[in-house]
Formats: sequence, structure tokens, C-alpha cells
Amino acid sequence: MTIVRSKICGITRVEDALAAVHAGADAIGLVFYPKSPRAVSLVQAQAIVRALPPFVTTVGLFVNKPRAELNALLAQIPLDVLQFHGDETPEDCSGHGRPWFKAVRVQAETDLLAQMQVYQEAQAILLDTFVAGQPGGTGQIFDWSLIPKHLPKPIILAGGLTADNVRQAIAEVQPYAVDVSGGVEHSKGIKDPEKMRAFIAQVRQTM
Ligand SMILES: O=C(O)c1ccccc1N[C@@H]1O[C@H](COP(=O)(O)O)[C@@H](O)[C@H]1O
Repeated sequence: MTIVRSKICGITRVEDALAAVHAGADAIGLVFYPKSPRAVSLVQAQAIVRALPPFVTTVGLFVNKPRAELNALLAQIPLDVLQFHGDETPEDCSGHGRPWFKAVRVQAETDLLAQMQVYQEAQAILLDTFVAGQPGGTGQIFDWSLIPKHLPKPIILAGGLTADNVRQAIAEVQPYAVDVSGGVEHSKGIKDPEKMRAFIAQVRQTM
């Protein structure tokens, strides 16, 4: 039996974080990208992290954040993992004293094996949909057949996942984990407890 883990990203409120955990999320994501409609302030993020019970991984999402700003933030909030969703080099992602994921936005010409080689220090590679001009959170799926089988690193599948498509996605891609944001919202930045519950129930039915 393979367990597929779930991360619910773009949490902006304590009540949504607790509802995500209640639904069975393994990880929650906090978006520190000011241009996102799901961006959180440090104060918001601190309140969310403080409210969480044990054994829930907190992931901070960043898009090309300058190193000094990132380090200043990390000194003030105990995030477990960093998710880099911009044009960060492996050097930008490293040296923060935490494991990290790199998001790769997939399109036909993406060489995923080469990307895994470049980001070989990453704990996992997150695969998201390529949409020009948007670093992520597009709510769109990509062609999962572009993902080679037996990649050397754990895959976190993202991009347009919902309770309606996540089982098929898991069957086709066999990722280590799935990551959802827009597919479990009722409006941007506000999560829907029932959609989160339905999403994780579908993930667990694939076990
Ligand atoms: O959520 C955002 O606004 C966002 C902004 C910039 C980069 C990434 C962002 N979100 C991440 O994108 C993927 C897919 O999201 P969706 O399920 O398609 O809405 C996920 O990792 C989000 O956390």
C-alpha cells in the first residue's frame, strides 16, 4: 500500500488551517509572495503556525524573495520546509537550514530529468502547470503524460487538482504527494472545509 500525502497551500486564516488538519492534511502552505491573492503577512503566518497541532508540516512558499529578506523572515517564524516557486537557482534555495522543494512549471519542452539534476539537493520536486507570466497557483492542470516514470526524486504533483481529478492524477503520475490550493477554495485565499475534506478523502481512496 502506498500512502500519498497531501499539502493544502495558500492558507490565510487560522480556521482554514485547522479545517485542513481536521480533513487530514499532512502539510499546509503559506504564501509569502506579495502579488498572490493568497499572500500572508508575517503576523498572520505566525498566528497560523502557533495554532497548529503537532505533526503537521509547515511549508513557506517564496517567489524570487531576496536572500536577506528571506532570512529575516525565517528568524521570526519556525517554518519546516521552503518551497521555491520562482527562478531561484540551487544556490538561492540552499543554505537556509531547512529542507526545500523546487517548483518546476511543466510544458512540452521541459526536461524533468535535467531539472532534477540541477536541483539535486532538493528534498522533492513540485510539478506545476506552466502558464506564461504566472509563477503558480493557476488552477490549471498540465499534461501528466509529460512526466517520466521512475524519476530519481519524490514528486509533489500540483496544478489544478480538485476532488474530481486527484484520483486519476495519482493513478497516472504516482506522486509522493499532491498539493492543492485553488481546488479547495470557495474564494481566493479562503478555503472551503467540505472541499478540503472531499479532496483528502479522494487521495486516501487511492491508497
Ligand atoms: O497560490 C498562489 O497564489 C501562488 C502564487 C505564486 C506561486 C505559486 C502559487 N501557488 C501554488 O501553485 C500550485 C498550484 O496551485 P493550484 O492548486 O493550481 O491553485 C500550488 O503549489 C500552490 O501552492
